[in-house]
Amino acid sequence: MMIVLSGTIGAGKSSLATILSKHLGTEAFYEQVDDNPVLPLFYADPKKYAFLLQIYFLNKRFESIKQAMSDDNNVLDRSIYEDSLFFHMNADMGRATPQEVKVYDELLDNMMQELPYAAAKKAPDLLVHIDISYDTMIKRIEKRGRDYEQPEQDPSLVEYYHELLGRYDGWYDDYDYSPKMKIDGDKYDFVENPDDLKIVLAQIDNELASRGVVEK
Ligand SMILES: Nc1ncnc2c1ncn2[C@@H]1O[C@H](COP(=O)(O)OP(=O)(O)OP(=O)(O)O)[C@@H](O)[C@H]1O
Ligand SMILES: Nc1nc(=O)c2ncn([C@H]3C[C@H](O)[C@@H](CO)O3)c2[nH]1
Repeated sequence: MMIVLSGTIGAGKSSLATILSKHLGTEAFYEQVDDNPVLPLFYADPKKYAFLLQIYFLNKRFESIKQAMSDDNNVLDRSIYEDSLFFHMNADMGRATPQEVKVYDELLDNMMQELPYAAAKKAPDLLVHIDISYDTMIKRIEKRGRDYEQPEQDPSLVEYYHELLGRYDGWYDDYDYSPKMKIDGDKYDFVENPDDLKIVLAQIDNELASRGVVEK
């Protein structure tokens, strides 16, 4: 069983990946952020580093998908499909050239075809999308406190985050690689409220059961 979490910056993917993997007795695979050397460079100069950052994420994401595939049951804290959403948005903002987009799209396509499970199973068993509002997103980004993500330091991030959230709505609606479900990340504080956590875990359990997904 492979469960993949999705959602905008600060939605709670890493937090839920930890909780869910414990609940299901599986392993969690995390997006590397604090030891990502390109991320601070990107936030300081997006135009210069958007393409490099994207290649960095693609490489790391691919590595963790391959690792996750070697285990039968696991939870991934972001999907490879969202990287593409980020990159196309940045390209539309003039931070990557059409040539870079073409190279990235073709490389992604090529790499997906090389996944060891490509022939049998190309997608996760379930995508769990954590939906949050702009206000919640900003609160969480502030709570976590990564300097380069703070709109106080860089006011242009306000527009960047609004655009990202808007694109996520359409992205989720169009996503059809696997079964999917939404968690209301504004309503349920699954990090600090045990009652909310119970509700969220029950929602995921029900979805897995109704889809007949069982641990292998
Ligand atoms: N449902 C929640 N209720 C309260 N706090 C939360 C919730 N989800 C996440 N948080 C807090 O918000 C911050 C961001 O959460 P987390 O790192 O899990 O998000 P993420 O989606 O993995 O972010 P990113 O995409 O940037 O890696 C953390 O400080 C976390 O404790
Ligand atoms: N440009 C860009 N492309 C990606 O594919 C991508 N994936 C994640 N991120 C940024 C968002 C958070 O700051 C931080 C943690 O999610 O990394 C990305 N940024």
